[in-house]
Amino acid sequence: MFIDQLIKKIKEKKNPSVVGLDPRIEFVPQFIKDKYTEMYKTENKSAAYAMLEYNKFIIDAIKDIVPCVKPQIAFYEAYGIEGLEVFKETVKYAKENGLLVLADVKRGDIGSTAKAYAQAYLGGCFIEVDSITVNPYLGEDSITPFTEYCDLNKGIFILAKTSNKSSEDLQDLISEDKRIYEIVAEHIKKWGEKYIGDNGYSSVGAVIGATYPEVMKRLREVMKNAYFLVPGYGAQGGTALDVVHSFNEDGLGAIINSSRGIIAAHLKDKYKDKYKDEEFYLAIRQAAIEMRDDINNALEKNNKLYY
Ligand SMILES: O=C(O)c1cc(=O)[nH]c(=O)n1[C@@H]1O[C@H](COP(=O)(O)O)[C@@H](O)[C@H]1O
Repeated sequence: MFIDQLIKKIKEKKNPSVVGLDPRIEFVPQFIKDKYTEMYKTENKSAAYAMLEYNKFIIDAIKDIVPCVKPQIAFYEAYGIEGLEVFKETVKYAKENGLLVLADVKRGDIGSTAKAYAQAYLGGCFIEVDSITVNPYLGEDSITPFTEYCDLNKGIFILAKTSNKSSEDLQDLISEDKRIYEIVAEHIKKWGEKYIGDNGYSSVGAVIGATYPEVMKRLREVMKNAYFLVPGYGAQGGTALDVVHSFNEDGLGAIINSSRGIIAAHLKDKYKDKYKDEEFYLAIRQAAIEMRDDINNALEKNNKLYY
C-alpha cells in the first residue's frame, strides 16, 4: 500500500515533512541561469532547463533528510511543453534518488475524464507518481477512477480544507448543521475505508491547510484513519505548533509541506551572507533540517513524537 511506503520512509528519515518543488525562475541562482541562457536560444527552454538543474541540486541536498517531494505542476505548465518535460525529469530524478513523489495536480472531473487523468499520473501514461492531489467537488464518481489505483500501491490526497483565506467562501458554509469541509471529510473517510494499510491508515488522504489549526483538530476527530497532507507551513504563516494538531496520538497521521520556505531559503537574509551563490543548496539543506527539527520538537512537547 502507498500509505505504508510513505510511513516507512517517514520513520526511516524521522521526518514527517515534504519539500514542495515549486520552482520560479527568480529562485534559480545566476550561475545556473547563465549556463542555460548560453545553451538554448529560446527563453522558455533555457528557463525550464535551468529550473531542472536547480531542482536536481535541491533533490541532492535533501534526499537523505526528507521522505518525499511534492512538485506542483502549475510551475512547470507555465513553461509549456518544455516545462512539462522538466516536470517529468524532476519526478524521475526524485524517484531515482529514493524519494516518494506526491504530485500536486489537483485533478477533478466527471468520471470518464477523471479516468484519463488517473491513467496519466497513476497509470504512468504521462508520468508515474506515487500519489496526487484531487479536488472532491464533483463527488464520488469523480473520485473512484483515482481510488481504484490505491490497490496498485498509489495514493491520493483529497482537498478538505485548503490553506488560503478564501477557502472560507465555500468550504466553511453550513449545510444541515455541518461545515462543508466536515461533510467532505466524512466522504473522504468513507472513500478511504477500503484502502487501509498495515499501519491503520488509508491510502486515501486529506489536504488540510496549516493555517487552520482549529479546523485541523476537528477534522482529525472525523477522519482518524486518513493521512493529512498539510501545506501552509512557513511562507503562509503556519507554525509547528499549529500543525501538531494534524497528527494522531501515535505520532503519525500527517505530512507537512513547505515549498518557498525551503526552496528559496538561499534568498533569505538569514542564509544569504552565509553561502555563496554556488553553495545555495546548503541553505536549502539547512532550512529542510530546521523544519524537520521544528516539527519534531513540537511533536515531542505534545507527547506525540513517534521515533
Ligand atoms: O494541495 C496542496 O498542496 C495545497 C493545498 C492548499 O490548501 N494550500 C496549498 O498551499 N497547497 C499547495 O502547497 C504549496 C504551498 O507552497 P508554499 O506556500 O510556498 O509553502 C503550493 O504548491 C500550493 O499549491
